[in-house]
Amino acid sequence: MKTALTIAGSDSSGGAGIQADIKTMTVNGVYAMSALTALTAQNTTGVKSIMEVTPVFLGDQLDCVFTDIFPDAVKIGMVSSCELIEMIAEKLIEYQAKNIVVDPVMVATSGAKLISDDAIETLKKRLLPLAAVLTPNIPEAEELTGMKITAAEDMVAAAERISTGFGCAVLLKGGHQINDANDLLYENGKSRWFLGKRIANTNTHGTGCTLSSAIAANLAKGYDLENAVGRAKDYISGALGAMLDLGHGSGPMNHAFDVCGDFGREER
Ligand SMILES: Nc1ncnc2c1ncn2[C@@H]1O[C@H](COP(=O)(O)OP(=O)(O)OP(=O)(O)O)[C@@H](O)[C@H]1O
Ligand SMILES: Cc1ncc(CO)c(N)n1
Repeated sequence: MKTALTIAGSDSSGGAGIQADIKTMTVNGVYAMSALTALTAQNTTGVKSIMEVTPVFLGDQLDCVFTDIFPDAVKIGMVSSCELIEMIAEKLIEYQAKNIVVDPVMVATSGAKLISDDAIETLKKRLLPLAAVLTPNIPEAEELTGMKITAAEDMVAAAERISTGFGCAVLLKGGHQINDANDLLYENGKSRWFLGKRIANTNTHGTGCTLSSAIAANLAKGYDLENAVGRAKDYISGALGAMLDLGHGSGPMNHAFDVCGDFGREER
């Protein structure tokens, strides 16, 4: 069985963070492992508090995973401090991790800030150059480029700037503002749109975590990046389209394979 590791924060409400990642990886047919960067007390209405793990403890978790069940892909989500980012970069280099998907998580769907300002600089310097693909949403891409993104052409220009600047492929997610739910993949100087129909569902808690974990699961299974993204896009459309409605705010998606599609069928 193929394996994947998520390096991310815990979401007590189960819709985002490592909980979303593990559900997504499992339903997509890979064995999921986790290294926690932080615990968050949050629900569908917001984040109440955050408790970071120490860099040493994060390093221990990564040692335990990499020296035993080596992951075929790694997804990185919420990492809030410079020290934690430095530790991740050091370990990924030491163990020569492959198929690294970086979701540069900065702000939760509810509006809470999940990374410190100085950590954004460390993320750019240390983690982005290790990524096979980076999956920013529009506000995150604006932060990474200093550009204002208000149209599809801006998305192409921003993705190109990030890709050439950091030497990785970029999937720029349009889910937030611009057009339908169209995402742009920029890889080796070429761009390709993945078109998605906007689903009238306000329960989008954890969409970014889910998409990046599905991409990681597909890379672990050996799909090339275009196919990994295409399948992940189908997965998130199914999970959102299942129209689960839980909680008092922006609720989570439904990962049950009988309703969102059986993406791990071949592996069972
Ligand atoms: N209403 C929607 N209908 C269809 N697809 C959507 C919708 N909202 C988001 N998506 C898709 O979900 C994926 C995640 O995109 P999004 O821009 O929401 O990520 P994000 O902002 O990083 O998520 P998060 O809110 O978890 O941080 C993308 O493929 C996007 O196109
Ligand atoms: C732990 C965690 N990671 C990521 C996000 C972004 O959706 C969130 N809300 N919580």
